[in-house]
Amino acid sequence: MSAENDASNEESPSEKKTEDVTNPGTIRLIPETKNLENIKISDEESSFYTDAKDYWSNIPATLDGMLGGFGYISSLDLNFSERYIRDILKSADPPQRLRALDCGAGIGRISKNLLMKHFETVDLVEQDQKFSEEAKVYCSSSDDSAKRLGTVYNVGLQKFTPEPNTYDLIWSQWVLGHLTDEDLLEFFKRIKVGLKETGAFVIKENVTKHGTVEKDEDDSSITRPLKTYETILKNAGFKVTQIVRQTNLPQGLFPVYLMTCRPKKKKAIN
Ligand SMILES: C[S@@+](CC[C@H](N)C(=O)[O-])C[C@H]1O[C@@H](n2cnc3c(N)ncnc32)[C@H](O)[C@@H]1O
Repeated sequence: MSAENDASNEESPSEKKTEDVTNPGTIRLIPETKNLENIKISDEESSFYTDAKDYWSNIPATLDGMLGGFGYISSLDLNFSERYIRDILKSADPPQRLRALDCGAGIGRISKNLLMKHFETVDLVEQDQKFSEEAKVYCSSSDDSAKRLGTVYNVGLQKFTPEPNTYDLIWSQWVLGHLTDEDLLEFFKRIKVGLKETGAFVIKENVTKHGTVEKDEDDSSITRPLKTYETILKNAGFKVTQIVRQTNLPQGLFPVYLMTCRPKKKKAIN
């Protein structure tokens, strides 16, 4: 979770104010927004990935750590997602409730408090080892969630390949800014293969307001415009069936959007 760099405040483009996410009470200046629209870093050991790994290795395995100092918004986030997921499960073409996957799962905040309420088994993918270990503990802290905990994959999403035709729902939140556009496209294609035919892929991400990509040098991530996600999802063969903005978050944060994607159905051959 990051504070936004809100260009609508009419500040000098080279000195936009944003809340310091490590200390939400202060304001820091960040360098001019870089347009990274064409960022292409195909080497997974490039500094874009290693810097992010280093950043997260120094973050505590707590709710506050997961949310960049905004731990207090966890329940607002989860309540909104709860309503969203219920709508998907009530839709005309609902996923089954057997197996879900939580991508960039951190300590399992979403797995335990959202996905495990609806799915029999939940697998997690998380790159940081200490978060992966804490996720196993956190998700086993009640009898009900303990029996729903599946496999915790301790690997980066850029290297993760789900088993084909496995998941009813795949949830990815506040992590995709850690993948380059190129790796994101390949990741989406693999996710599509990992979904069952009636499965749904939900992404929940910060987006920029003004059509540009913004880089956060602290955690080595990028924030993309909504349109970029739509384009990459379509190129990966997904149909975006719903896009909703989360409305109940405090001001000063990036806009947060949820998107539901379904695999495009193959045309029947006569
Ligand atoms: C902002 S936290 C969000 C965690 C969780 N999705 C939540 O909302 O509570 C970002 C998480 O993404 C993980 N992460 C960063 N880069 C990753 C990558 N390339 N692959 C998988 N996970 C990654 C971090 O270790 C961290 O746990």
